[in-house]
Amino acid sequence: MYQHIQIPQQGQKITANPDKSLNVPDQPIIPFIEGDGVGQDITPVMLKVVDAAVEKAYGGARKIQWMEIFAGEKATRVYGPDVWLPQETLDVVRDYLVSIKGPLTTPVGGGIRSLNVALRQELDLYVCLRPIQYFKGVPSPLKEPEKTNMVVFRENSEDIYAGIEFEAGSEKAMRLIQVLRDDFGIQKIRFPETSGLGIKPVSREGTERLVRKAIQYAIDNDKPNVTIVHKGNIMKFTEGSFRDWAYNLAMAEFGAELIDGGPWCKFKNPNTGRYIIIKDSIADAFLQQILLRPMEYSVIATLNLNGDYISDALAAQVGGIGIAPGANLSDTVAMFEATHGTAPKYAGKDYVNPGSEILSAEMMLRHMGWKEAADLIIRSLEKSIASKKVTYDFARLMDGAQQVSCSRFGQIMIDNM
Ligand SMILES: NC(=O)C1=CN([C@@H]2O[C@H](COP(=O)(O)OP(=O)(O)OC[C@H]3O[C@@H](n4cnc5c(N)ncnc54)[C@H](OP(=O)(O)O)[C@@H]3O)[C@@H](O)[C@H]2O)C=CC1
Ligand SMILES: O=C(O)CCC(=O)C(=O)O
Ligand SMILES: [Mg+2]
Repeated sequence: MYQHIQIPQQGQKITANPDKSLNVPDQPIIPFIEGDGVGQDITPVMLKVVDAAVEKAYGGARKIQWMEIFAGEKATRVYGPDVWLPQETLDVVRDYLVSIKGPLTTPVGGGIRSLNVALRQELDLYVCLRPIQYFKGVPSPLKEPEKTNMVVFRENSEDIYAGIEFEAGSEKAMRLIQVLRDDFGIQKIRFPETSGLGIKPVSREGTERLVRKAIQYAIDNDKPNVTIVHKGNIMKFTEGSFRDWAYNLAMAEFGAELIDGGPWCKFKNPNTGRYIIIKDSIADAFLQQILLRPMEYSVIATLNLNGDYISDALAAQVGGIGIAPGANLSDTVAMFEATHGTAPKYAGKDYVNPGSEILSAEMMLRHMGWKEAADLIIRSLEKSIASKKVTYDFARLMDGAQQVSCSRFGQIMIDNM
């Protein structure tokens, strides 16, 4: 049926009901992409840890049937030199609803555009969900890292990340500059002959669907506030509009009322009766606030590029991107992936922390309703960190730690289940 994807002999697809809830069989087929760089190290460890957690939690009554699909460098080896993102990979991710991927390389400057972004755009995975949670014992540059507890909702389909760019000196860049000068009276492109141009699309629909999810998350998880992070003072009609559309949505759809004349507003969580405050912060100030007063922030709704920066910065506060999970979500399709990239200098060395991808899988299990297996992963991670047998990233900052390899850390987690 597929050119290079082998469908497991056993297992069934996860399907969705009209209300978008999932039907998860006891042996769901879950597609995975190994990933480039350290993907070869962390993905096999993630698979083993998840299998062990599922086995332990359900005593054989449930089992994931993994199905390898291809993207990135491995796809070029399997499908041919120029096939970085096969159509059947996209089809499978869309069709099987729940999947997980390792990191994929994007060259800087020239070369292919991001496959990660392509996957998000092609499948309209418009929410990038990145929870930031502190695990006791993890070394952190902060004195009180446990005060950082946030969930980032990063818009995943628009913004400068859309990749609409024109290279300096190219015919298209020159034509666009001409149009800007002649038709729009723009005189302030400082060096027109040598300017590259990027377009930053930000829409009301795109903003609203992201902010709606963030506010709903705050309601469902009893969070005290949602902060809209933007640089709307400078980029008025993209990031500024993002802020305004977000506030308007909170008022129109959630009944929020202005606090002291606004723009902050608040509404009562219908589940708990407690107020949820909707506020905003300009991105540069926000980056210092999260270090100095992290407790004032719980759910973050932001644009694509801000969310990229913020999620790595917040990850650092609780131990780094070795332990930073995430998910790309549409209303039905969910693709889980670590926050970090391919860390090329460590590729194939069985060295890095598999924690981010394991925690991404933990999010996946929770998304599937397999809470017991997800809980086991969290508990074994906590126990493993407490034992101080950890990968290099933690070992170099922890007193009395024993440094272990990527695969060894996975085994320690399994032993601790
Ligand atoms: N979703 C995706 O697939 C993503 C892909 N990328 C791509 O990855 C490539 C490399 O990007 P780069 O900027 O180097 O960022 P990376 O996130 O790959 O790595 C940056 C640094 O973060 C630390 N790090 C990353 N992963 C781990 C881990 N699992 N355990 C411990 N430490 C880790 C390492 O720090 P140290 O050096 O201190 O040990 C590493 O050098 C690029 O092509 C980029 O486009 C980037 C982000 C996301
Ligand atoms: O696509 C890439 O290569 C980088 C993406 C990234 O940094 C992210 O999504 O956090
Ligand atoms: Mg990033």
